[in-house]
Parts: sequence; C-alpha cells; structure tokens
Amino acid sequence: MNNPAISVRSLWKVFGPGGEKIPGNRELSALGSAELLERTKCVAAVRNLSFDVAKGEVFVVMGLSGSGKSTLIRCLTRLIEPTSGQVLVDGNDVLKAGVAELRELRRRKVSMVFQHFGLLPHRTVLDNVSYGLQIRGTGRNERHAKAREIIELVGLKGYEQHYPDQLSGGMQQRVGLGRALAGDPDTILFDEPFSALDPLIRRDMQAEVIRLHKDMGKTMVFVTHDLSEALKLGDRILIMRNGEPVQCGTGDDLVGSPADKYIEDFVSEVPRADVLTLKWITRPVADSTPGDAAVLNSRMIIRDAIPAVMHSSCPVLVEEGGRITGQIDRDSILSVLQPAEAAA
Ligand SMILES: Nc1ncnc2c1ncn2[C@@H]1O[C@H](COP(=O)(O)OP(=O)(O)OP(=O)(O)O)[C@@H](O)[C@H]1O
Repeated sequence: MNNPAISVRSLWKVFGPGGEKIPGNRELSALGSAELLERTKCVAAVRNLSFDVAKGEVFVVMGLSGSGKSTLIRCLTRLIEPTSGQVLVDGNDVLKAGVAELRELRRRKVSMVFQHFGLLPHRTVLDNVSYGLQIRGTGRNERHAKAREIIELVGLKGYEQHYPDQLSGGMQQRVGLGRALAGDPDTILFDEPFSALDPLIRRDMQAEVIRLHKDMGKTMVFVTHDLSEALKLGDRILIMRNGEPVQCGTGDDLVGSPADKYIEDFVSEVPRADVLTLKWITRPVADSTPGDAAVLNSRMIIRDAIPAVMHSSCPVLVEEGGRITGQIDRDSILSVLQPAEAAA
C-alpha cells in the first residue's frame, strides 16, 4: 500500500512481569494464552500483528471480548506502551517519538472517541468540544467559533451551554465525536464508541459516522465486537482472536470466503444477500443466453440485483471493467437468500 495513514508491523503487547522477553523467545511466543499465563504470569494481548490502514479508509478491528482490540487501538498512540514492533503514523515512527512529539501526535494528528465518552463533567458542551483547542493554545474567540461549527455538524446546535449530565447517552457521544473532530485530526480512533447506547440511538450514531466520513474523508480505525456494525462501517475488517489476526478483508471477502471455522461461525448469521456482491454467484455464460441480455456490475450487492434478475425472462450478464465475466439467474439469487425469504 502506498503511503498508508497507519502502518503496524510485528506489534506485540505483553502484560506481566518480564513481558518484554516473550516476543523474541521462540518457545514462549508460540504458547497458547493459558499456558503462557501459567508459565510466565504474562498475557499476550496483541501478538505479532501487522496491517496497514489507507488514508481515508474506515478500518474496523473486530473480535470477541478479550481478543485484544482495545489494547491494539491504544498502542497506536501509546496510550498503552507496546512491548515491541513498529507503528508508523504518516511515516513517523510512534515508538521512537519523544514526549513532545507524542503530545503533538495526540493533539493534532490522531484523536480518539471512547466508549464511556470521557467528557469533562464540569464543563459545558461548548467547552468540552473546544478543550483540545484550548490546550493547544488557540484563543477563546477562535476556539469557540470552531467549536460552534463542530457542534452544529454533530447535531447539537442549541445545547452549547448544557453540561454532560444533562444529555442523553447518544448526545454525550455526539459531544465525544465533536471533541475528536474539533482539532481537525487526520485520523480518528473509535474504541467501541456505541456499545453503551441502546440499539436505535446506536443506529443513528452509525449513520452519523458514515455521513461524517463521507463529508470529511478522515481515516478511521473503529473497534467493535458487533459484526453488523463492522459490516456497515468498515471498508476492511480485521478479525482478531487471542491477540492474533485471523482474517483481514472486506465484508464481502469475510462472508464469501471465511478463512476458518472461527470466522465461519462469526458470519453465519449474516444476511448474505445484503453483503455479498454478484461476483460470488456468477457462473459461466450459457450458450442459450441471448447476447442482448441485461448487464449488471459484478460489485453490485446481491439484494440490489433482485428486481432486475426476477423481472428478466432470461439470465442476466455480469461485467467487470467492461468485460462480461459470467451470468446470474433466479436460482443463483435464491441460493443466497435465507430459506424463509426464498420461500416468500
Ligand atoms: N492492564 C492489563 N494488565 C493485564 N492484562 C490486561 C490488561 N489490559 C488488558 N489485559 C488483558 O489483555 C487481553 C486483551 O484485552 P483487551 O481489553 O485489549 O481486549 P478487548 O478485545 O478490547 O476486549 P473487550 O471487548 O472486552 O474490551 C485480555 O486477556 C485482558 O484481560
């Protein structure tokens, strides 16, 4: 990947006494979590992880509780000190950064939205959103003007003088989002930001993130344990288990071609027609298919192709980059619908 926003190489975080000896020790680093804990009293929360995040990408880190997601995202700005490996942000080596550089990184380049909002309880919405600008030394008028702009952007106009405890959970997280945006960082890290919110508010907030991403194009790294959230938001998704990467790819890749049984179980409940693209159900063109049959793009989501295919009296052709790659028909669509849907 050319000029990634974030580049992680062979990253380890081992909690516990003498943890720094584990990444370089062949025998110990190969042990499973339980045995490692028993023999060394250490927990390897992140094990030998490497990935790149492209500029402007929404990169989701997913896994069950305890798989190392929060530790990983905190290692990116050294809120947790990594044990070994490399983290580059915009080409700069975060693990080699001094105190001042690290402060600059957190204030200007990468900001974070936390699960429990992390707001200052005795400050108003306006002051919470402008806090980052204040510690950067921005003058009062300028920071309040900027904060008002951001407050409007995150849908909180009219609440500038409210205190956090006067707001609902969803509104508090909008303040958290506003605070992260106020400093105009290149990258925003989200650590399970919506898991404390009830489902409807959560859906609103997901839509909000998608909208902001579309408008502002920021790079985002988003931690969640919710697959539907991951599929909704992520350009790519990294699935972790016991600190290790299991599979990294688009939602389409994970659902269409799960790397192992673990991922297969994870994605088994996903409505496949809503995630998979036509490429997964494309078959060779039959001799009997007319050359002037309708044509759809191979990257179209299967559900979106249903009307065209169901209304066509013959199979529909599929193209990629202007070249016909195959065909689909009613049977291929029915094969990915849930049994209940297919029967309807
Ligand atoms: N400060 C710590 N000291 C010792 N072990 C820790 C520490 N922080 C995390 N761990 C352990 O590291 C592992 C990964 O934890 P982490 O919180 O990163 O997982 P997670 O995937 O974010 O889980 P959750 O979704 O529950 O937040 C767990 O086994 C956890 O117990």
